[in-house]
Order: sequence, then C-alpha cells, then structure tokens
Amino acid sequence: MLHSLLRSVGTASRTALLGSSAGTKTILARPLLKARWMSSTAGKPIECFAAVAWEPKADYWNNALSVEKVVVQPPKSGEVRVKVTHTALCHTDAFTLSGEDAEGKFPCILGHEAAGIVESVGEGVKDIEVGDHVIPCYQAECYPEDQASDHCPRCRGYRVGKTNLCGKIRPFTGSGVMASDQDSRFTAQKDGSKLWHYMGTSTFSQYTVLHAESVAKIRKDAPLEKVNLLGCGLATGWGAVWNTAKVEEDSTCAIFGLGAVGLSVIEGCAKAKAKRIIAIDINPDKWEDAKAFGATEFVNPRDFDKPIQQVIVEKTGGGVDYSFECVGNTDLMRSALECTHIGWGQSVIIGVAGAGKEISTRPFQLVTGRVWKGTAFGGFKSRSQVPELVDKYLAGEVKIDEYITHNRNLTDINEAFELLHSGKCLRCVIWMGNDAPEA
Ligand SMILES: NC(=O)c1ccc[n+]([C@@H]2O[C@H](COP(=O)([O-])OP(=O)(O)OC[C@H]3O[C@@H](n4cnc5c(N)ncnc54)[C@H](O)[C@@H]3O)[C@@H](O)[C@H]2O)c1
Ligand SMILES: [Zn+2]
Ligand SMILES: [Zn+2]
Repeated sequence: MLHSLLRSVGTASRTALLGSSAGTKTILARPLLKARWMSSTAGKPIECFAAVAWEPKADYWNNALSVEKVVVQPPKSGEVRVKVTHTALCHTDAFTLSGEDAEGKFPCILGHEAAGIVESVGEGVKDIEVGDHVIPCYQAECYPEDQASDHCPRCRGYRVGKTNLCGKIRPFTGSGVMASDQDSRFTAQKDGSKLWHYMGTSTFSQYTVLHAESVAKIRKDAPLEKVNLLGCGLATGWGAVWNTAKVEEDSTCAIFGLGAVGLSVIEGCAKAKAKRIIAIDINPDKWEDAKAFGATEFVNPRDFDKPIQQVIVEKTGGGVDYSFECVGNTDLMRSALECTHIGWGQSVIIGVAGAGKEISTRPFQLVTGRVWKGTAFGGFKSRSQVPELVDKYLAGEVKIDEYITHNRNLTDINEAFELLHSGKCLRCVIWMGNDAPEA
C-alpha cells in the first residue's frame, strides 16, 4: 500500500514532501524557521501537499485519496490560513468519501479532526495571530457582536445558550466554500482544478484556510499531535454525556458502538459517576478497550436470538436511564431508544446515518416518557469550549493518548483509512510533515 502510494506521488514530489526541496520548505515546522517562512508566505499562494478526494468511492479504504500538490490561496477578509501539523481520521470523513453524505461535494479536501499553527490572517480578524496554536472546528461559533446584531439569528436574543449549532457560516461550510466570496481557496497544482472545502476545515492539507469563527485558539504547551482529537470525536462523546444527556451519579447507561466516539461516551459516563455502564458491540474484541475506559459490562447482540432492547431491559430490570447510539445505524437507534426506562429514559443519537435513512418507533414509546435526542459536537461551543477541553487534558482529567492507536505519515493516509475500516484502529493521527513516529 505504502509503496504503491509513493509510486503514485512520484519521486520528485516524494522528496519535496519529505522536506528537502527548497520550493516546499514551508512544510517544515522547525521553530527556528518559523518567523522567516511565515513572513515570506503571507499574502501569497502556498504550494503544499494534500490528500485530494477526486470522487466518492464506495470502498473508501481502497486507495481512494490522491496525495498530490495543491495551491492554497491566502486568507481573505475574516479568514485564517493554518499550517496543519496533525490530523486524525474520523468515520465522518469515511462516510463522505464513500458517497453516502448528501452534502459531499467533489473534488474536495476532507479532514476535520486536526491541530495546527496560524501562518497568516486576513483583514478584520481580531483575536487570532500568526503563530497561534489552534484547533479547526467544523462547528463554528460566532462572535458576541454577531449575537448582538442580526448576523446570527440562532445565537441571538432569547436563543442565546439554546444550542451550539451557530448558523452564521453553516450555509458556506456545508457547500464547500468560504463565506466572503462563496469560492474555494484550493486548486490542484497539476491542472488548476478547483477543490472544494469540507466542513469548513479541510485538514487533509498541509495548509488550509478557515473562517475565523471556526478557529479555537489553544495554549501553546498542548501537544498538537494529541489535542487534534478534540476537533471532533472525543469532544462529541464527552459532550453527549455532560451537555446533552446530563448523566447523573448512580445512573445506568448503555452505549451502542465502541469506536472512539462510543469509548469517549463511556469515559464521560464514568466521569459522571454512572453506576452501570453497559458497552454494546458486535465485535467482542472491543470489550477490553471498553473496560479500560470505564464500562462495567459488555453485551454482544449476536449472542442473543431476541432484540437487543429486550435483552437490555431484562438485564436492568426495566431499562437504562440513558442510552447513546454511536454507530449510525437507524435500526440500532430504535433499539437504543426502546431499551431506556419508561417515564424518564433518554436516548441520544450520535451516529451519522446514510443519506435518506429514517428512524422509527411506536409513538407510545415517547408518550410514556422516553426522550429521543441528538447531539452534534457534543453540544460544545467550539471556539470558547475547546480550549477548556485542552486544559482538562493537560490537568489529567480526561484521556486522549489512549484513543490514539496508530500514527502515520501523510503519504500513508490511504493505509490509515484501511486501518479505520478494519476495526483495529480507534484513531490514527496523520503527521502532515511526514514525521510520524515509527509504528
Ligand atoms: N454527532 C456528531 O457530532 C458526530 C461526531 C463524530 C462522529 N460521529 C459519528 O459517530 C459514529 C461513530 O464514530 P466512530 O469514529 O466511533 O466509529 P467506529 O466505526 O470506529 O465505531 C463504530 C463501532 O460500532 C460497532 N458496530 C457496528 N455495527 C454495530 C451494531 N449493529 N451493533 C453494535 N455495534 C456495532 C463497530 O464494531 C465499531 O466498534 C459514526 O457514525 C460517526 O460518523 C458523529
Ligand atoms: Zn452564531
Ligand atoms: Zn468527526
């Protein structure tokens, strides 16, 4: 895999990607060079390497991305150009790459779980400076002045605090463009083709352009190769427990799906001092991980010849207080709702289902007091709360390292998708300078 990919990148490009070509020295993150290259690249297009998704591919794990040179335009008004140092792969990237995502727009540069360093800022950007360490956030958060005017109705007036789903730039991030001119900042170097942005982040590129609303500034002592995971999966799982469900001490919880998201839900439940944490997965190999993150018991639906909701209701004497669907399977969403307790049970949907899929249950389930909820980015406000999560990690209050099962170079990103697909990988961190530690 690695070899065929390197072949497709080509020898000259490969040398450049590894940092020994003068033309691409911007790729290097050496602190001594930083001040010089930052001032020399500001205001100019940057040529660098990115993993381009030219078209959707149902078998996304099979060499779907092309690592090649792209040109990244300077940031325009209200934008920030960031040197991406590390990015992880999330199942949402795989989902879009597979063609299941109705919003997927190709060709594009995927990626949304990353960290990096600000290279330059566009006009009018107030609180972000060159050299700042940042986490790109696919769920943007507008500024207080937007909330005081008509710029963001979702964050205005009596609605303040009701949701983290700020809408100010969502129409643009959802359609692969930047807000100021509704255009892209990326082109392919080989033929000038336009490449669309993805989720307002596009972190599978050594440089990316972000709306200032999507940039969470973090402290400089945080290891970028770890905290990049706070850009999506872990924040989502913890937030589903703490912000969306608000799990209480002594409660009973069921978690369906034990990938990184499900495991972070388990960690969140353990931190909330839940008494019983039931981990559910069709892959029995997941039990050891689940236990390490705080699960108290494991259930494999394939061990039973009755519906899993019935199994859980019987096991808990009436149902769980909280359940979380972390797979993206609409049948499982129903099971997750129906295994909660009559009167107060709450089920939170986290998994992203394929385009056109619908959920169903008997209305009686809701009439009798169960609550069906969903969460995006765990309800966290990104710019203001991601830095707090970084603090929590550095204070030893939450895990990150334990979710990182693999590290790979950008040239090996297709292998990373293969690992993700195999179920053997929780999170694989891509080192964008091709300097991943030996596996
Ligand atoms: N709502 C959000 O903001 C948000 C954020 C990040 C990820 N997601 C979504 O969360 C989901 C999980 O992400 P992940 O990265 O942890 O994925 P993952 O693929 O690593 O984990 C999924 C797990 O579900 C298990 N599974 C599959 N089918 C099952 C079944 N029928 N019953 C029980 N278990 C089953 C798999 O064995 C695997 O362990 C994805 O759908 C992803 O797109 C949502
Ligand atoms: Zn807003
Ligand atoms: Zn994600």
